[in-house]
Amino acid sequence: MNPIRQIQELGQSLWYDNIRRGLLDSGELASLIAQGITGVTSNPTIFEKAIDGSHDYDQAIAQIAPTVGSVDALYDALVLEDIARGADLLRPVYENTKGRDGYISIEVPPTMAEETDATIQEAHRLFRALDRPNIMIKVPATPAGIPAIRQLIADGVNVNVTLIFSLDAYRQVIDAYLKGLHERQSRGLPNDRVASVASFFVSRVDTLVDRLIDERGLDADLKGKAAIANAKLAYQLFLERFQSPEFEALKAKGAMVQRPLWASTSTKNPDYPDLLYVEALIGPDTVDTLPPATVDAILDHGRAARTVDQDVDAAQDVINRLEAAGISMKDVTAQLLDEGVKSFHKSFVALRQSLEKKSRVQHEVSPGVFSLGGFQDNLDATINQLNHDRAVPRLWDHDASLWSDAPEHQAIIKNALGWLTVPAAVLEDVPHLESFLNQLVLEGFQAAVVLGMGGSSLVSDVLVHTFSGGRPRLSLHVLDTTDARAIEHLTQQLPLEHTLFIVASKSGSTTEPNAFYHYFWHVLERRGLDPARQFIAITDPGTSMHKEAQARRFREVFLNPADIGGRYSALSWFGMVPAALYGLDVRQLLTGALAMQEAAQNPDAGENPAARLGATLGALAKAGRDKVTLIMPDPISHLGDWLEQLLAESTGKLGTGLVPIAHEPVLTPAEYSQDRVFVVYQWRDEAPGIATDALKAAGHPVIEYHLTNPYQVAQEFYRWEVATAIAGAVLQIDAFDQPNVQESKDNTKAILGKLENGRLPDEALMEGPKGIRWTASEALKSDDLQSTLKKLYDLAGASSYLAIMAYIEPTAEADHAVSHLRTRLSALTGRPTTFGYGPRFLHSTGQLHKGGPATGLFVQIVSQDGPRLEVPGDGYDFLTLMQAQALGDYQSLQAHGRAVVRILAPHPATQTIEMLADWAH
Ligand SMILES: O=C(CO)[C@@H](O)[C@H](O)[C@H](O)[C@H](O)COP(=O)(O)O
Ligand SMILES: O=C[C@H](O)COP(=O)(O)O
Repeated sequence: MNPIRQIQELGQSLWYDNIRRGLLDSGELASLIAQGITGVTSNPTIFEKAIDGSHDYDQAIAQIAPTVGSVDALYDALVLEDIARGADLLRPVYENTKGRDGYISIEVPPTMAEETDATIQEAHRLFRALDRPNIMIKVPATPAGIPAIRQLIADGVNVNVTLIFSLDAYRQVIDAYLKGLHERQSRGLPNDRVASVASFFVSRVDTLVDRLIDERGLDADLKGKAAIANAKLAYQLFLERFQSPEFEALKAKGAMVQRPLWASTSTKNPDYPDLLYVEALIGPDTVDTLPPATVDAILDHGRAARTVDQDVDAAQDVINRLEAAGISMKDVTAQLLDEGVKSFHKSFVALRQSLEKKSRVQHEVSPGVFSLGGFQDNLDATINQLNHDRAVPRLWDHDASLWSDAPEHQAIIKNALGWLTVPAAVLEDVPHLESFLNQLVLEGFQAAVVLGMGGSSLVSDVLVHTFSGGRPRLSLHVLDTTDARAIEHLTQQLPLEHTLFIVASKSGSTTEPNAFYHYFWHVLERRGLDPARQFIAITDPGTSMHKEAQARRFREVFLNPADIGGRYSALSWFGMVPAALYGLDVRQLLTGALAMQEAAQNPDAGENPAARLGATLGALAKAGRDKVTLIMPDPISHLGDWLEQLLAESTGKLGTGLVPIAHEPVLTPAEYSQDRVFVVYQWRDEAPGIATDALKAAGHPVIEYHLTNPYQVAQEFYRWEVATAIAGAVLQIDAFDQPNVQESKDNTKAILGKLENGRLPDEALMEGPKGIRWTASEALKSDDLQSTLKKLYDLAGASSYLAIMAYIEPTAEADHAVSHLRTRLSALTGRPTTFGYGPRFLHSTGQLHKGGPATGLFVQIVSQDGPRLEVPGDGYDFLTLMQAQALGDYQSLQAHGRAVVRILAPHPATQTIEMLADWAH
């Protein structure tokens, strides 16, 4: 047994009086914990040494500094991360000792040592921000600190009282602790998890007393004795107060003792043994916090023997002799307290100064390369206009008139710009997210499924794909289809008893996530599991889903700010909760986004990396180049799906809009129609997925970005959100509503309301080959499907696009078949093609199809059979739901005069898609 463990056997916990990021990254702290260290203390001097005295934080500072408004916020971000990570490493100790041990301490800034209320507020803020039970907030035992300690204990905040030197101050600290406990008890609150330690400083007493002895020429035999004597008397005081009937009564109700913690335990006088202050103070119910060299010395030659309550009379004798010699312990300890407060203050101020210096390092945001050829003038004119209109400052001022003067739109827009500043808000709550995840992992959760549609789930899909191949904390899945086969497959694939279900719905009333929720809740119930333990929700405050989650006691509800629309919600809880569960470094995602946020505030739209993109897309659309062709390499290819929704749903209205073309099979430059603009992403040093020079030579405008790190995807989310808002301003449309998505949702609900025995009423359909049934817009209808399709394709004109919409199970085979069909259709018509799985695209390009330019030609393919998987309590099954969605959208398209062919395909639908490809010549 190593000496640390031997000391532990005697009732003393050894903590580590040190923290530094390198110790966390290297696993050194974890290894100390494995050797028996059961807690960590920090103080301003420790953080000064860590941050100023090492390069451990330079990268983090470079990342965070440009994104946070102040040095205080930077200090917070750095320090809280270390404390949170330390707490997580110690959490098993905390759990195993039932809250007796396993704590990490963080000190309230010493600038507040003189202010009771400020100390209380700051302690609460830190405790809340860290959101872990094994955190202790350090409050100094100053006159202002004592009442704060009582209040904080009464409020249930764990407190480490620091800078205790005198027995008198220690008495007041114990009083404050006991009073806090009494207050809780009288309020009917439990005391069993309120922890506190009293940090009694040791070696510094000798440093001062020895100096006084020397200065006054007193008996040198008294040297090196005062500190231990003072601490031993403190221990006697501890015994007296915590073995009293007063405490016994509290203990009977679960209260823990406030252990004395020996601090300042390293030997300062090289003539003294290196473990002088450690070995003399070992005994039950104590903690000793040790700096690194002292830990090494203990492991090397530490001796464990109970000493703290030995030779108490001799200790009292030392103090008596000192007092008799004219050394007043009252004066000594008062001076030490004063110096102690000042010294921490000095460290804190020095650290802030050094942070200020280090934070001048700037974060880079790539502006992109714009090769617009003949369209450069269009961009210049648009930028001039935007700058003249003060578009960027007005965006930041939430000035709705940038998009519309209509009162109904102004109302929507004013309540839709919360995404501009959400990254910083989420960043503040990252410790909460982390502790939530850690708890799940502790409980054995292995997987998480996002149940949502469109903006509430696409971001998760991007993250899963972009970060695939890593080692996720929980495997992350996204369910955003009502296809019964897909749902069955997912159900079979999941470790159901270890899966967390995330109902993600801004409005809380969307049909699909509610259906998924009802289905999986029922599946868990049938297995005898407790679904509430396995469900969380992300939604806006006050939605039906919020109420449902409260009523059904979901284990957590993340309330998203109500002023963020679905497609702009990637950097809010909708994206960041799944990201955290997947094990991504959410801080890195958010700080990257924050760097873009700062850059996006540049009022000159031409120099603003996000506004310039929006200006370009808007200007090009007005010049007839509205097909935004996204060339996205792996691993960021799914960003294309997210962008598709953002652009189409935001701008596709009032007969105008950007038409995003994602996942289109690459053509030769000459094959591309003259209504395109290309946005080409290059991944690391791989060649771009398309010959950009040839595109430029063929007269196409090209915008290029280069990503080298998957975490940059968050920066792109932010760039494109601003760009879309600005493009909306250029096109003079409300970029924040989605009337035609709502229209399809309403149509579906109406159809579902008219079901006969849970089934759709019969529809007049024509019989096609191989069991296909079909119909089409009146103007297209002919005797057979093939000629009807031909009529549709013949309508393709100079600015048309062909939209394939497939309500089938999303699979790799289906992707492949669709890709083949798209290639054939491009060759046949020379027109861009789009593709979307239903019902997912309804929440995305669905808006553009109906509200955007009347240039779409539509082919709808619907799986006509499949397993009958009930949606519990809703009166229909998933197949019926999906068919109702397809029919609802078909009706909407018809109502908008769009040309549509509707095909109901037998399983497997890929055969039908292949047949359509064969016919396309
Ligand atoms: O207060 C605690 C623990 O609660 C410690 O971190 C405490 O601040 C340190 O042990 C002392 O500041 C170290 O003092 P010293 O060894 O430099 O005199
Ligand atoms: O893009 C958003 C989808 O339409 C889903 O909406 P929701 O988050 O309100 O459920």
